[in-house]
Amino acid sequence: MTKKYAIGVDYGTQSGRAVLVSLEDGTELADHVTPYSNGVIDEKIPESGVELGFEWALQDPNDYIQVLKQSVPAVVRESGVNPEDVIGMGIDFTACTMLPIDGQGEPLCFNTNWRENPHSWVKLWKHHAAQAHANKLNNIANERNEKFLARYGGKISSEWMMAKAWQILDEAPEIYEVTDQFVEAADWVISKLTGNLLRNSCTAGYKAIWHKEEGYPSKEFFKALDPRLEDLTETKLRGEVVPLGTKAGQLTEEMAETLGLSPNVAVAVGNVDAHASVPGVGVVTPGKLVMAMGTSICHLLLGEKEVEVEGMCGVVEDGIIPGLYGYEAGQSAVGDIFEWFVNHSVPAYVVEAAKADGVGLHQWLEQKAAEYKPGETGLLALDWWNGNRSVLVDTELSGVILGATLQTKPEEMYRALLEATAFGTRKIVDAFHEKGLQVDELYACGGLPQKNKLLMQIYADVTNRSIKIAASKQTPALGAAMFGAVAAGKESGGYDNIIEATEKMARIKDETFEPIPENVALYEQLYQEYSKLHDYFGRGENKVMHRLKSIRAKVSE
Ligand SMILES: Nc1ncnc2c1ncn2[C@@H]1O[C@H](COP(=O)(O)OP(=O)(O)O)[C@@H](O)[C@H]1O
Ligand SMILES: O=C(CO)[C@H](O)[C@H](O)COP(=O)(O)O
Repeated sequence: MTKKYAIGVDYGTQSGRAVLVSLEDGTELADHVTPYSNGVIDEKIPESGVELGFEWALQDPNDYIQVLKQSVPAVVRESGVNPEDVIGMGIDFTACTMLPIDGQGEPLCFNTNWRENPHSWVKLWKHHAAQAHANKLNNIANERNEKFLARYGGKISSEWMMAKAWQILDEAPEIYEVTDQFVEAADWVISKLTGNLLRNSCTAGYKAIWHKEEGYPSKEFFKALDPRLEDLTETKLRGEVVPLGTKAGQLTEEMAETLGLSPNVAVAVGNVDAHASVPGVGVVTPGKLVMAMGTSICHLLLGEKEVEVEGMCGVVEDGIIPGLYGYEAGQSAVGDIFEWFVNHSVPAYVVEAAKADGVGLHQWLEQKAAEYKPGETGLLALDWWNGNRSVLVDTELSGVILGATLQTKPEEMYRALLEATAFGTRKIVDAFHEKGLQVDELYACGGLPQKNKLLMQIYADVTNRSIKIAASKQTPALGAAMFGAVAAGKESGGYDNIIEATEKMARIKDETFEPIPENVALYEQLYQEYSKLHDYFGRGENKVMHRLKSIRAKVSE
């Protein structure tokens, strides 16, 4: 049989990337990135310029289609493979990234009647303006002793489907009314590729409170939230929820022609970016925590039992790998914090020095920051620039840098921010480990491990665990392609299941980051201080960060 290939498309926060891989051994023959032309829409809606409120983050679904149109033909061209030998395709997406669609499956924001209404657009995962709705949902769920809360670390996030749908109902009932369905962007893109709208069990499980045996929460629960929501899951969230690796269909004739592929290409149902990375780095057993490190970090762990872990984003049976419980936790900003620092807090002399050295600002700051020992900066930071996803589940928390003096340098602050995110990860590792979910070693993928070695060493030192690094620069896309190979099935040259695909196609680098004992001891002391600060601002009665946010929201109304 001739060699067969699959394409994976990873939809990130700022861009979409396609990769074409060999099914024989996972070799990546070509990759291509398409930045979203409308990027993250957080100030004004394109064209009409309608202003967005505080904590809004939207996207344009047309950008997702452009990724397919540009990146897929590009990888086929660059790889030089015969398009007939591409047999499978899969995608992964940020989540919960959701949109309202009409009865024809078209996004409401494509309709001129609704385009000027911000609620008709895609709500990106990091849209946090539904916090009030999440808070109300959690209070009511607590009062009613809803069983599902335990599966989500005790709190449902404002980033997720129910809070976002409720915000639409409350703030734009006319949009809610004309919405035929609320769908994950992952499922919508698959419907555009295949003509079939199916809900994947990963996004439904982690982001829409769906459970394999129990389904969605009861109608009574939704009625208690708001009588108008009573039928939400039967109406606007209706539809079959199918397991990962399911074949959603084949490319429509029109899509096949646009992409330059055969209409026989099998397309897998959508997946979440971080979750697709787990098989992408070869992890199919418990004990190995996978960190998808980019603008944010998602932490994924497999377990043989279902346990309750403080602040985890969720536990879903078969949610990552069939036969195991998939656990997710996360930090809502990591690379984004470093970007904020580089964009807003670096003085002109640093910009000049980096230019003179011929390196980027991140590299310059990393090199300088690497000259310090743990604790030498005298600084300690809380990594909550975009709230705290785990373990506190509170988007209203904000950042802190403590210990600044007149001598403090930009590279010291940069280092303190790298360290703060590592401490945030340590909280998550400890939360899992203490509940009997072993975390023996770490695996890292995403943009950050490729970009910043100091960061990775700090993570190894702070967690006192070795870190293996993904060989692929596009691990989620590789994982998505692997699910594409499973959708294609063995008879077409693909695989029977994801474990088989992982054995053949996943790869990690030879290089690992090992904890340095001297640093581990120093960081242990700093972590104890971080924990005190974390609990002081994040738990209990001290709500200063909430008060600051609410004053800000009132003043800017
Ligand atoms: N050298 C660097 N060190 C640390 N962070 C970096 C560096 N270069 C870029 N970043 C950050 O990496 C993030 C992008 O990560 P990446 O994995 O490429 O994207 P995404 O999260 O969209 O998948 C941005 O937030 C950016 O600020
Ligand atoms: O919540 C998520 C997954 O469950 C988001 O998809 C994720 O946090 C965004 O990922 P990235 O940092 O790669 O853009």
